[in-house]
This record gives sequence, structure tokens and C-alpha cells, in this order.
Amino acid sequence: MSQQAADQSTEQEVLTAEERATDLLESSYSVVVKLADQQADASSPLYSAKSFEELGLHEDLLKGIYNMKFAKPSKIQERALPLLLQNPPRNMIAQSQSGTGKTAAFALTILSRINYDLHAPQALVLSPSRELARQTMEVIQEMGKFTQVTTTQAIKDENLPPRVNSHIIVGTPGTVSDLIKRRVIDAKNIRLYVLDEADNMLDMQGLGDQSRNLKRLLPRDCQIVLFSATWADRVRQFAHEIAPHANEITLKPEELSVDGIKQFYVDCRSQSKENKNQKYDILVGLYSLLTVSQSIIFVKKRETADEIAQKMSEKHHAVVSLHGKLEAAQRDEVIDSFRAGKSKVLITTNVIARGIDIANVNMVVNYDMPTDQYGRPDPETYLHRIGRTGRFGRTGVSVNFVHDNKSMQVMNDIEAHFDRKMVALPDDLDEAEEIIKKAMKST
Ligand SMILES: Nc1ncnc2c1ncn2[C@@H]1O[C@H](COP(=O)(O)OP(=O)(O)OP(=O)(O)O)[C@@H](O)[C@H]1O
Repeated sequence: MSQQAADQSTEQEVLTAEERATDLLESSYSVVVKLADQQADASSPLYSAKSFEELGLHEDLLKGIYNMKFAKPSKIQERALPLLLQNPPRNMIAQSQSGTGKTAAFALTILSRINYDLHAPQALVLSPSRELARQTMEVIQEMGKFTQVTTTQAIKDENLPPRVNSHIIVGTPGTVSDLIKRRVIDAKNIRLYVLDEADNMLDMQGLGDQSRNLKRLLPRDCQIVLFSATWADRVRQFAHEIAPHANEITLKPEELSVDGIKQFYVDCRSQSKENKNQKYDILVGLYSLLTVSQSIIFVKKRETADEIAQKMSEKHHAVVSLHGKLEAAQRDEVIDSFRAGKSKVLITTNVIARGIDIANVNMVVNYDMPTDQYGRPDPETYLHRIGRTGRFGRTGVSVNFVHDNKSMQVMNDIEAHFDRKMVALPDDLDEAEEIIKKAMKST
């Protein structure tokens, strides 16, 4: 796209600020109506035949759920909870689409199983990132608000007492292993071991060793609970090893895509060849869309995240970047300010591709297509990235940037893997913007 169009789009963002703020954002009323319709549709992952009362949850937990404005269970909650709460406890390997309520499924299991009179660690939840561990902790505390539950966050730089007596520990594998080995956490009463984003937690390229070694420190009869939206074949056997004789809830690849996420791509190859900053100029050209509500831009490398954030900030675009090289306190500040809506655009790497739940994110950009460490297409990471939008019945948009034949091939492979069409956006930025705006509003 030409420089002139990029400048023009900057002018546009001034002219349509009011327009953007009103007509594109779904009103809260329309979101609630749409959700009720979806929860009444038996084919929706948000549907359930039962009410929360019929799931046999303690009234203190029902109070917590209703206080969080949860009207009915989602499909994964309705199917997983009865199996997770049966006695004697059985292990679980569960799968459900992104944004369909897996956190509440394991949180309610934990809050139902702990002995509140025993002031000792009884449940351990591991997350692959600091950000997700902090988010999950907040969900558990909110859900257990009307109980006497006590919790401890086991992540880097947390000030912990010499001995932790909380009922529930939520943390990241390295920190938790260290605390158990140093006997700050006594594992002898732990009866629930939950791995969220479990495929990533068990993957040899991921945190596989730590998660599996940690299990050896726990009581043998501990109930193992594994949740994720994706379960690549190579990881499934690790799941069965760590969680023998488990109940299983699985989906086929073609069931994994969330209908509410409209998937597009921009073919940067077809733009004028002399401008080597095509991708960046198109990203800036889309800026007014990125700030309709909030958006997350995924890149491959930390340096790219910092570089784009720097360049866009120089143009007075409110953009923040987050990646693993930042100090813990900086990471917390960036994600908390983004979650509070103080910044509209977050540029990040795969460090928060999974689990992060921010309702106002209505657009995800794959500035770099996700590939594994060998450069091969990474459909699981793709699904988790775009799953940061279109959550629990909301509408979301994802836009892939294709800049050469390799990235086009990666995208085609991922499209075939999920059997879900990705729609080409026109080269003309104004037309592309209209199409995306329409998709953001579609039900
Ligand atoms: N029964 C429910 N009714 C209404 N909202 C719900 C319900 N269950 C969960 N939610 C909300 O839906 C959103 C998504 O839930 P959650 O983050 O648990 O999804 P997830 O399945 O873990 O997604 P991911 O695979 O991306 O981690 C959250 O904001 C949560 O508060």
C-alpha cells in the first residue's frame, strides 16, 4: 500500500473516532441476547441441558457463579463436572473450544473437593504463563468468594511465607517445583493436580519434563485433570501416561474452530513491490480497526514486538508490547493496563497465545504466521492465538498477514488442518476495513 494511503488512514482515524466508539461496538444488551440464544442452541458449545443447580454444586459456589453473571453451564462444564466430581475420583483429559469455559469447569471441581477445615495445600493448578496463572487465580478467588477458600499464587517474585497453608496453589511449573522441593509447599495433602493448556504443559518442546517430574512429588492417588482446546496427536500419549484410566472429552479438528471468529488474510505479496515495509504499512493502515475496541497482534520474535511497538508509538499510536524478556513486574503492568483498557493494542509473542481472557479484544492479527521450532505450520498455536477473541459467544475477527510463498503455504496448511476457510481481504485498505467492520458486527 502506498505511503499516501497510510497517511490518509491516519487522517481517517481522527474523523471516525466517535463513529468507531458507537456503531461498531456491540451493545452489552445485544451480547446478552445473543448469548442466551446460543445457550439455547443444542449445537452450540455454550449449550447445556442442565442448570448449575442440577450439577449438584454447593450453594456457596452457586452464589459465586451467579455473582459472576453466569446464567447456565456451557457444554464442557455440563459434561465435565459430573465426571470430575464422581467418587472415587477419576482422572480427566478434556478438550473444548477456546473461550467456552474450561477454567470454571476445573475451578468448580477444586472448590467442590477441598476440605475447607484442613489448612494445607490440597489442589495444584499449573499454567504455562505468568499472565494466565494470575488470571486463573482471580477466577478461582471470584468463584470461591462465598466460601472460606484460601489461595496462594506460586509465580516468580511472589513474597511467600516460609510455609504455605492455603487450600489452592496456582502457579507456573518451575516456581511450584522449586517451592515443593524447598518444602515451602507440603504436597502430602494434594488431591487434585490440574494442568491448564495441558498439551503445552506436557509437550516435550514445552514444559513437559517439569510437569511430569512435578507429578512424582505428589501423592499417588492424586486426581489428574488435563484441559486444553487443542490436543496434537504427539502429545496425547503423554496425557495418557500422566493421567491413566482417565475419562476423556474430545473434539474432532473440524469441530475446533469457533464460529464467532471470522478469519481473514491480507496478501502483502500483491502490494507494490518496492516498499519492503509492506506488512508494517498495512498494519498501520489498519490501526483505526485495531482500536475499534482492543486488539492483540502476534509476532514471532520479541525484537519484532518491541520494534513495531516503538515505531507505532512514535506515530502516537497507543501500543504496548509484552514478551518473556520483560521483568515480572513489567509484564504484570503491561497486561493489567491492557486488561483495564488503558491501552488498545497489545503486540506480543506466543507467551500469551493461550488462555488470556479479555472480553473487549475483538481483533487478533497474526502479523507472523505461527510455526514450530522447525519452521513447520503450528495449527495449535494458530487456534489459541485467534481464540483470544470471539470468546463465550462474542464476535471476533482474525487477520493473517501473508508476505511470501512460505507464509502463504503455512496458512494454507492450517486452513486445511481445521477445514475452515480464511477469506482474502482486498488490496484496497478502505474496502478491507469495511469488510472487517461488517464482520465485527455480524451475529
Ligand atoms: N457458564 C458461563 N456463563 C457465562 N460466561 C461464562 C461461563 N463460563 C465461562 N464464562 C466466561 O467465558 C469466558 C471464557 O471462559 P474461559 O476463559 O474459562 O475459557 P476457556 O475455555 O478456558 O478458553 P481458552 O481455551 O482460551 O483458555 C470467561 O470470561 C468466563 O468468565
